[in-house]
Amino acid sequence: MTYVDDVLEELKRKNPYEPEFIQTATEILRCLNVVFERHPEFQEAKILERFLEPERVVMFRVPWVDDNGEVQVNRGFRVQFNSALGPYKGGLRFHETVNLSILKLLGLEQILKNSLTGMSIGGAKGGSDFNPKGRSDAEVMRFCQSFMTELRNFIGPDVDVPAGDIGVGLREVGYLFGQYNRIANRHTCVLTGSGIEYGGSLVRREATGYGLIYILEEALRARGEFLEGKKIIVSGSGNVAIYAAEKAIQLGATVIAMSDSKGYIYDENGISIPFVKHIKEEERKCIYEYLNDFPDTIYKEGSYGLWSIKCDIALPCATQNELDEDSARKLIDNGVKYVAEGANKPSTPEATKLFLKSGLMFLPGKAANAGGVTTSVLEMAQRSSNMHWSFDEVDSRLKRNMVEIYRNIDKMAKEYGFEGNYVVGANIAGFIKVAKAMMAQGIV
Ligand SMILES: NC(=O)C1=CN([C@@H]2O[C@H](COP(=O)(O)OP(=O)(O)OC[C@H]3O[C@@H](n4cnc5c(N)ncnc54)[C@H](OP(=O)(O)O)[C@@H]3O)[C@@H](O)[C@H]2O)C=CC1
Ligand SMILES: N=C(CCC(=O)O)C(=O)O
Repeated sequence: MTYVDDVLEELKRKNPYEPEFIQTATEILRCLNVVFERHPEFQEAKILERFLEPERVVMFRVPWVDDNGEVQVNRGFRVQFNSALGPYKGGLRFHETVNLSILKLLGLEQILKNSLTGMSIGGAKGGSDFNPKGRSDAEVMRFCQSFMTELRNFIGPDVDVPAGDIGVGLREVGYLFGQYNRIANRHTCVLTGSGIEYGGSLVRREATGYGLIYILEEALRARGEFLEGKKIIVSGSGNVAIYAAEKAIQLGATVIAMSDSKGYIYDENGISIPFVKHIKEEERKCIYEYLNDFPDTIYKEGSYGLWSIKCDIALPCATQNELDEDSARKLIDNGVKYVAEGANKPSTPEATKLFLKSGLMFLPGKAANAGGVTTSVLEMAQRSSNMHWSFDEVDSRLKRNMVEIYRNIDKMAKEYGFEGNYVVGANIAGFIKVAKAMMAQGIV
C-alpha cells in the first residue's frame, strides 16, 4: 500500500455516504503517486490529508413562499474547500440533485481548475437543492433573496466570490446580487457573471463555452488538425453548451446534435444555435420545441442516446457522470477522435479510462472548462479598477489563458512520463502549485 492508497482508504472511511466526492478524489489521487516520490516533504506535512478536507462547509435553511402562498424549505450550502492560492472562487448550482457529496466533488475539482488558470484564487462550490425550472421569476427572486440572506455571512470580495453553474444564470445572479447589496449596503464584486449594466464583464456569458473551443483548437493545432469541417455533438443546451457550439461553428465546424434533460435533437446538416438560444435562454423551454421551426430534425427522448451518433468530436457540456463506459464505447466504435469536457466530471471513471486507453485526445473538464472562472477573475479585475474592457480585449485574454493551460498540462504530462494523458497532466500541474503554497503557509 502506498501513501496515496492509505489516504484514500481513510478518506472512504471518513466519508462513507459521499460517492461522488470519493469518485473524483480517487481519480485525482491515482495520478499523484509519482508526485510524492519526488516530493516526500509533502507526505511529511500531510498535505494530501489536508487537501482532501474542506477548510469550511456551511449548510443552511432556505425558507421562502411560493406564488400560491405556500411555505417552501430548501437546503443551502457553501463548501469553502481550499484558499491556499487566494480567496475562494466557484459556482453556485441550483438543482434538485445538489447535496454535500456533489458539491465536494465540484469543490475539489474547482481547487485544481482554479490553480490551472494561473490566477490567485482558491476553490469553493455551493448551491441548493432548489430547482428554478418551472418556477416564476417572482418565486426565483424570493428564493434567491432568502438564500443570499444567509450566504452573505460567509462571502465577500476578499473572502469568497461565487458565480453561476447549473440552474444559476443571469437572472439568478441578478437577484442574488441585488439582495447582497441591499443587506450588506456594499456595492462590491461579491458575485461574478453579473449583468453588463451593473459591473459584469463582456464575454463572461460566452466564456466557458468559448474557452472550451479555444483549448480544443490548441490541442488540434498541436496535432496538425483544425476544427474546419469537423462534425461535433454537444450534450446539454445551457450556458456552456450553447456558447461552445456557437464558437465551434464560427471556426468552421458543424454541430449536429444537442440535448437537454428530456431528450436530444439531431440534424446531420447542422443545428441552428440562434434558435436553440431563443428556446433555452428566452423561452426557458425544452429542446423539443426546436422542431417547431425545423420539423425535419430528428428528436429522441432521453439524452443518453446522443452518444451513439457518429461524430469527430464529442463535447459533454451537461452534468456529472452523464457519459458512461457504454457511451464511451459507442463513441469510439463510431470513430470519435477528440473528447473535451465542458461540464464538470461528465465522463465516469470507466469512460475516462476507456478514452485514455483508446488513444484519442481527451481534455478533462478541470482544464477544458476553466474559461468561465478565468473570465470571472477578469470581471473582478475590471470591477476593482472600475474599468470596462472591450469584448475583444477580454476574449483575447481568455484565449491566451486557455492556450497557456493546454501547454502547461501537456508539459506536465510529458515531464512525469505520461505524454498525451491530460488527466494526469492537469491533476499534477494543478496539485503541485497548491501543495507548494500549502507548504509555505504552515500547518493551517
Ligand atoms: N456556468 C459556468 O460558468 C460553468 C459551468 N460548468 C459546468 O458545465 C455544466 C453545464 O453548466 P451550465 O451550462 O452553466 O448549466 P445550465 O443550467 O445553463 O445548463 C445545464 C444543461 O444541462 C442539462 N442537464 C442538467 N442536468 C442534466 C441531467 N441530469 N441529464 C441531462 N441533461 C442535464 C440541462 O437540461 P435542461 O435544460 O433540461 O435543464 C441544460 O441543458 C455543469 O457541469 C457545470 O458545472 C463548468 C465551468 C463553468
Ligand atoms: N461554475 C463555474 C464557474 C465558477 C466561477 O466563475 O467562479 C465552474 O468553474 O465550474
